[in-house]
Amino acid sequence: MRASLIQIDVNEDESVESRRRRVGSLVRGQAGADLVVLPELWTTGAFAYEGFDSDAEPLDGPTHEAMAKAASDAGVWLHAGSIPERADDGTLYNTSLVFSPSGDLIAAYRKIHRFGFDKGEAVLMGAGRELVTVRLPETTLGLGTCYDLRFPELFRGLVDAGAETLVLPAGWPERRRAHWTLLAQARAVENQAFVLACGTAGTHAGVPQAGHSIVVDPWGEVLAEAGAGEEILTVEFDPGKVATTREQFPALKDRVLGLETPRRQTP
Ligand SMILES: NC(=O)CCC(=O)C(=O)O
Repeated sequence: MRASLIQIDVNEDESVESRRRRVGSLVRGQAGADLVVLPELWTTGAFAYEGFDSDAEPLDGPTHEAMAKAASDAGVWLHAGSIPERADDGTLYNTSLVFSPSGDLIAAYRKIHRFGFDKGEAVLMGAGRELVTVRLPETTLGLGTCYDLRFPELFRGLVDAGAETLVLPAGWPERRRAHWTLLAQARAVENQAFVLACGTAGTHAGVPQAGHSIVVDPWGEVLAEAGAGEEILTVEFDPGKVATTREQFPALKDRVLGLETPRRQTP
């Protein structure tokens, strides 16, 4: 299976419309890949909070239109990263879109863990509640977005739902790049799954981005890693390695569920 992760430079010198056109061309250039992955909030910038409202769009908005066409022109499965979605009731969500090679929207995942603590995304956007998997001919994708990477229970839930390839669009900052690499490998090892994590390059809202998109196999080996700038990271991998790893080293079968909570010690 061939996957291309398009690590987009997201900066304020380029308008959202022109970036959308440019990214459409980049996706079209990936004809021949099985799966193309884009980063989180690449239209606006994951840290450009003031743009969340002004750039928000409905699920069937301009990014949907451009990416559906790009997926069908290229004939690829396209994880189109995420958009600031405005739902019918006005709530904003950080929503990832997955298109089939015929350009149909197959899945939408609303980011569950919002970043920012008491500001930014955490207050401007609503939280998703649903785990989302997508069956491709070669593998089953499990979807997460950026900050979700820090919450292992989400990915374990996806594995329980059949995920073999965990796909994570992100806008991860340079400042915490060490966490990005470490956590991507940890999620791969503990879930015996592929991790395809696609970040952004450049600087937006004053936040330098880490880049370093990464593909990790179920044994924790890094199959490919991007540099800091805009780059298309292409990797060939064998989805069958998930089943063989889980058979040969069946740690997932040794999970112990339903542990008792500790009783409070009385002095
Ligand atoms: N956009 C994000 O979710 C940023 C996450 C982040 O910076 C971190 O987890 O660290």
